Amino acid sequence: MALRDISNISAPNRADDKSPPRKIMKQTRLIENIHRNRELELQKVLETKDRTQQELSDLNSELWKIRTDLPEIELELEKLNHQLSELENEYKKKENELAEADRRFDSEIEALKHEFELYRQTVESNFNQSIEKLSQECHDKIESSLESKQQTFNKSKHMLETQCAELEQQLATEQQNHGKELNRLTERRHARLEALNRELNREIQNLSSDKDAYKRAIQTLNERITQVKKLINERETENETLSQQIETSKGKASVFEEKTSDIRGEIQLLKSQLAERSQTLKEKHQTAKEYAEMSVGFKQQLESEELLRRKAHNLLQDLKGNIRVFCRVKPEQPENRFQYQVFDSVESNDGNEQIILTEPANPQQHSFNKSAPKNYRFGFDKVFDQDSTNTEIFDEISQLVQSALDGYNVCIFAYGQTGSGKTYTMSSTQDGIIPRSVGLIFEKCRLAEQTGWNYKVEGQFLEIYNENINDLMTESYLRNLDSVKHEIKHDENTRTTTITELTTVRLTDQDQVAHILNSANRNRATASTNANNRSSRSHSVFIISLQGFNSKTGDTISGKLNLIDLAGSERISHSLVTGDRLKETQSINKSLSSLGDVITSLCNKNQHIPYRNSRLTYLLQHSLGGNSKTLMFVNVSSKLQHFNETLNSLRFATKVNNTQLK
Ligand SMILES: Nc1ncnc2c1ncn2[C@@H]1O[C@H](COP(=O)(O)OP(=O)(O)OP(=O)(O)O)[C@@H](O)[C@H]1O
Repeated sequence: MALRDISNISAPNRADDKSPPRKIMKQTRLIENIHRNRELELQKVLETKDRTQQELSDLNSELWKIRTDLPEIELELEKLNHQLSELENEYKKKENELAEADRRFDSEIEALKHEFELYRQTVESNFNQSIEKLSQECHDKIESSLESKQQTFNKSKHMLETQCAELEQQLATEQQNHGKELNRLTERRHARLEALNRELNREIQNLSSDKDAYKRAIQTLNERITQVKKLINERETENETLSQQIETSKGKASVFEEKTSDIRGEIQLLKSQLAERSQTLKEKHQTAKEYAEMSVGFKQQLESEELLRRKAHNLLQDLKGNIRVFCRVKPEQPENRFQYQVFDSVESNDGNEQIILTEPANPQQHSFNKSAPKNYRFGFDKVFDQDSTNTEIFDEISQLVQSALDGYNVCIFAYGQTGSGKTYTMSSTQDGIIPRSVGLIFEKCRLAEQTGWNYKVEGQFLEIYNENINDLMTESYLRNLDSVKHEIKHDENTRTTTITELTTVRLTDQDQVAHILNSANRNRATASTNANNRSSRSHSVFIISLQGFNSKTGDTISGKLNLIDLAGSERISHSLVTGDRLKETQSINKSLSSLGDVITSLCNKNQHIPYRNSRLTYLLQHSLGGNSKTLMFVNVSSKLQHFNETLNSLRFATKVNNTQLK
């Protein structure tokens, strides 16, 4: 009934009646610009600071790594030095050994050469001597033998010749006398000559056998010489092998030397690297120091900027109005759509954005009776046409999330008939207002840590059905449904609200929230029946409590972000429903009209604000009014058959909008 009352208040058609004075609008834009610039600057400062801190931490970690590596490198270097000195010692030892071996070898070679030379000389001289002696002896022997034989022969010959001559004389003399004797003598002489010849031949034969013996002796000597030469050759081969060994040792020594010089080079390189690193380290130390000093300056600047930002942000929100209304049109098929137009604030020329609905023609009306189609104009802080996305929506409301972090209570409502896109706007698990708000809160919390702020972020999720509260976060939702009584308790001193036996969960990330939303959806779908769809016929409230503490200044902050998906606002004729469905319809109407009344009373600054008229307004008592911020989304459908419901929704929203402008 009450909803109907509110809806019946017609929207003023003149934009000027509801526009704020131009001066304020101008100031608002100016402050908005300043605020935007400030935020950009702050963002830049924060980014620079982040970068600086990142670099600082990188440098620190590098420094730490180098520091931790340094003893290891030094140890390694020491080890290498030790190894090097060992190698050097070994090398020296080897060198000494080698030199010693060389010396030994040289002296051995010398001794051998000397020995050999002596031996060779001795052998040679012995040999020469013996050869000479033998030759001499032989020669002498032969000579003397030949001489004596010759003498003997000559003597004999002479004697024989004399005898022969004598005999020949005798013969000649006695030839005549002794013919026979002559022949005998001649024969004797021949025989004697033959005997002498034989003897001579024997003698010659003996001499030649002597000569053979000498020849054999000479051959033996030659063989001995060959053996000695062979020995000399062997010694020389040995000498060569030894020389080769010396060469190999020298080669090894040079390889060893090369290796040593390589190691030395490596050590030199390591030393220069170490020096370079130490230099870089020093420079990085210096840079880190400079960054740290800069960081302190940045921090101080940041803190004062943060204070300024908060003031500017709140001033901007106040100027924008503590109660704002945004309209969102759900996309529909063109053939099934009524006509409407959207104008932005520049086109509408009154600072507001407008939506103009054209009444569809009544097919039953006679053509001669037809009047011009009627237009309905509504102005809101923002109108999102059907092609708008959840991201665009969130960009517009993200500043309210910042207000909650700054310690203000914020309510964001989604109002509209069933199926008009409230849940899509509020709870789409990826980009709905609820998950995106949580994401942004965590992002902002991380940034606020730079200025010493630490936030505790907690969440509660409840449903108000038939004026009963149900816990949407408990696993016993279905068991407890409409049976467990949750009491709302207010502490007027601290202006805080608690709900008894309601699950409170510490929020950690966007995924967790998506999980909470999905499981609540499943539970509500299970609890639904044909006659009653829980999610359409009840309000859901996602409460995010933010408790901030600044460890530097000791300041505390307490803010609340209430995200409310209202029950479908469509009118159901009381005459068409009975029993539970009637009760349900009545309680929805009551709570929605109470919400309208509370907002109206707050804007009219009435003495009495009728919070107690519904559980929803009672629950949100401390989040509506005062310096709280309220944003209402009116979700509408452009379907032909929903024209009247859309008109009603826009009228209700206009009432809220107009009230706050007063
Ligand atoms: N802007 C949009 N773009 C695309 N699809 C949309 C949009 N708004 C709503 N929808 C779709 O329309 C259907 C109904 O939307 P939704 O459930 O959000 O409506 P509702 O107002 O929350 O309804 P209820 O009161 O039953 O909860 C859903 O399938 C949703 O995905």
